[in-house]
Amino acid sequence: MSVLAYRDGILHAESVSLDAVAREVGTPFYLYSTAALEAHYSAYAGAFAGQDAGVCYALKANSNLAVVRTFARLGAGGDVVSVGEMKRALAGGIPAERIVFSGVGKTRDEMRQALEAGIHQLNVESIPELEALSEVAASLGVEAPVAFRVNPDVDAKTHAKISTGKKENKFGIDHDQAREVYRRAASLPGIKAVGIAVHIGSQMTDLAPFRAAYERVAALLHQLREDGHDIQRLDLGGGLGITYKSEAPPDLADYAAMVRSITGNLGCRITLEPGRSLVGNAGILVSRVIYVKQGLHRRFAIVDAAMNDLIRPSLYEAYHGIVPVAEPAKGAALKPYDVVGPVCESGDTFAVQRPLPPLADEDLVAFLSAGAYGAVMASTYNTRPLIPEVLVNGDRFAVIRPRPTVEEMLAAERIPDWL
Ligand SMILES: Cc1ncc(COP(=O)(O)O)c(C=O)c1O
Ligand SMILES: N[C@@H](CCCC[NH3+])C(=O)O
Repeated sequence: MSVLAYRDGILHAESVSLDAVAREVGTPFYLYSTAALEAHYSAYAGAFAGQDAGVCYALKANSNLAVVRTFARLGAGGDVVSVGEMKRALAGGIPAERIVFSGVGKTRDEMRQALEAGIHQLNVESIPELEALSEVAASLGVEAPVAFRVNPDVDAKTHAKISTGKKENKFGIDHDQAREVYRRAASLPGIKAVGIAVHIGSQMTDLAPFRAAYERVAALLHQLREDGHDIQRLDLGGGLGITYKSEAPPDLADYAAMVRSITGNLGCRITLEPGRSLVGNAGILVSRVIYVKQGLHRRFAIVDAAMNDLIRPSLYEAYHGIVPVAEPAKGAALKPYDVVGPVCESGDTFAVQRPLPPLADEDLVAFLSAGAYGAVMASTYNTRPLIPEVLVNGDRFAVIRPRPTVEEMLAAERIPDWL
């Protein structure tokens, strides 16, 4: 899965000029490539084609409606973590029977709406949540199809803030409590335990932790079946990591072969919940240099995107490639830049001492690999409106979410009449 490539400011595999989009929507903006989204989805689905497996796209990575629709048209299911995401999945055309509802703190109201919609599965993460679901389902007179998310205590070898499968993490049911929890589930009305779910972290670039987690789950499956539970589904959580800089994620074919080697003879329907790997390298953030400030100690490129638009560098020290949109002059030497946004925090820094071709005021730059956990994690800090999201398809582009005006933002707030 390659990073979107540029020639003369033109997206490779698509033929829309970034200058033209920038002129129409203003900067900064997110831009997603239909061709890349489709290629990434097809690669994932294709790798698992011979197995009884389904891809439920993790909407948390990018829940833009046009992105969801693109995957829905290819037959994807959805993995959602809030009723808001469930409504997005449905609005984007993912049928309820292909939606899995994950998350550590689903409210009763969310459970009710999910059951009323008739979704495929709820992944439950604690006994109190199980009891609440039992009450809600019984009150509706339905049986909730449940997978318990098990915490296998496996180190995902990824950033601590996105590691979820160690015993000290808030996620899932402790592996050693699992049999007891399934026993409890069997005694409750409105609950049908149909599966086991696991997800140990994101941006994983090694197969070993996946394998360790899946082997634990497979062993648990045997125990649960011995205990008399009719488990037919395994939800294997999020997908592979991607290349931001020089990471070399495993081949999808190797990942699929590993999954088959562990689960192939278990007679289970497999669910995969990839997010980042489907959208990360299908999107960029385009920004304009406001000023180049040459200090005594550092050279800063101050751009009009900021940490509120793309928080990954300040939150996880994450690396994003940065490329000028225009072809640099031939033979121009690279110079080190600190690429920063206009927000009033020193953490509003995208790159430190990054070697880049010479930049000038007004230049467009693209932040690469920004399709996942970019727009969805944006905020309006410093009263900066959420930025537009644009979908490119061949030589067409469409603004999926326009930039609100500050006046619209202000109109959404009320000053009480006693002030
Ligand atoms: C339960 C669950 N499923 C799927 C995902 C998507 O993961 P990724 O974007 O790494 O594929 C996540 C996020 O880490 C998650 O928490
Ligand atoms: N937000 C994280 C990923 C979190 C995955 C959600 N479970 C990132 O940008 O890398």
